Amino acid sequence: MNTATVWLRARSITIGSDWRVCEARIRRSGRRCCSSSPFLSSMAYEKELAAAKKAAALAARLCQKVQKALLQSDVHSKSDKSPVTVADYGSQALVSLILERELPSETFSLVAEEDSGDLRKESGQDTLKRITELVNDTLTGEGLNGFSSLTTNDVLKAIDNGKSDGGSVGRHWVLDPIDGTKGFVRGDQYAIALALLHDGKVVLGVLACPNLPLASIGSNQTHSSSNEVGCLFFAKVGDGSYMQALGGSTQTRVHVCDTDNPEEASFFESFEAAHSSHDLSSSIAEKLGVKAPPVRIDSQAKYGALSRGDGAIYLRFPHKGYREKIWDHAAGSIVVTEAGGICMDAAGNPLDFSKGKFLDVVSGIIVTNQKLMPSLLRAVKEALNEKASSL
Ligand SMILES: Nc1ncnc2c1ncn2[C@@H]1O[C@H](COP(=O)(O)OS(=O)(=O)O)[C@@H](OP(=O)(O)O)[C@H]1O
Ligand SMILES: [Mg+2]
Ligand SMILES: [Mg+2]
Ligand SMILES: [Mg+2]
Repeated sequence: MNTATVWLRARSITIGSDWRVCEARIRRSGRRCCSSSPFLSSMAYEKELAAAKKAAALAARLCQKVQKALLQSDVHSKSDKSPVTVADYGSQALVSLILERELPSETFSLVAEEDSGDLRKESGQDTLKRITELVNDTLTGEGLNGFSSLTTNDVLKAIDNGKSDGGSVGRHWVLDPIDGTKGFVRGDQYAIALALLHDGKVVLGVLACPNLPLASIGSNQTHSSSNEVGCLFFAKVGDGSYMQALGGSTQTRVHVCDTDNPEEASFFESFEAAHSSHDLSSSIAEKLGVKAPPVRIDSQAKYGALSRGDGAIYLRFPHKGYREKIWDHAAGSIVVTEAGGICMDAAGNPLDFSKGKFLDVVSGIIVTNQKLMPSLLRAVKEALNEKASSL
């Protein structure tokens, strides 16, 4: 865990005239969408959740193996200059294979981050062989003998299953095979994030966080006294959010921190300053009256930690020009909303996962509990106005 060293000064909050608007927006948010969903039966999506947990846990096994022995030759650069490793590809192939096997009756649609383009080039052949070995070793290691030894072509096909565009009709799985690849390469936090969309709404989500301690990484709550790491968070619409140890079976229901006092609230943000403006979140936190320093960790592990009350707020403000993708928020958002939290864009709109692979948001994404959201929205508005007038 990385924390800034500077403590923020508390400051009084101006109560703006948009209080009622904020409350109305919260009522219109994803949480209300969930509770009025036609898919609310607690029996719904049970086999899908079981398959998703199995797939994410197996992918986590593969990633742990690679992170332990990460070789420079395992890390590559994509066309947008972001890193990708053999574990990103291997994790995507495994999840795709497991979902297809566990849910044979589904018309399979998967929207996933990686594609096989670079692996099909001459220069990608050694990497492809290494990925194929990793996938085969992980399946055999788990005694999953239903898969006879996969060929490089099988692996390419499994990766490219993830080429769906998603959308507002039908079922689409959404996968980030390693969210937080930079954290993964650094040896820090990362997550395997898998969600299911049904008619544009997130109906289930699983977050495997192999390096997240079972004990709280926040200031006051303890889930376990051990130093053990590896958490699996999962949620189904209308059914609450749960956490279990990766590889364990005892599940605990989790809830977001319910404080209404910003002075007791700590906030999460991206570890990478290039992914989210640390200056802006510091200004928002100061306006809100948050005293604790930011907790900076990679990936949707932030949503997992927030869902169990390790902190109370997540602020994400990408720099100009960046477009958010659905796989970076789908699983995390349902894990937090089913734990009692709210995810919105910086203008107070619910997140809309129905528009394809991009998640178009106004300015940024903010996540907190129901009590703090109105004042958080006011602080965000004030900070964004200040930033605009200083340009
Ligand atoms: N320029 C820029 N701006 C904003 N966001 C970006 C940017 N570049 C990448 N990404 C996405 O950030 C994902 C990593 O999540 P975080 O930002 O929460 O983690 S981190 O602390 O920055 O590592 C990361 O996810 P992965 O690619 O799956 O690792 C990206 O989807
Ligand atoms: Mg990601
Ligand atoms: Mg990724
Ligand atoms: Mg990436």
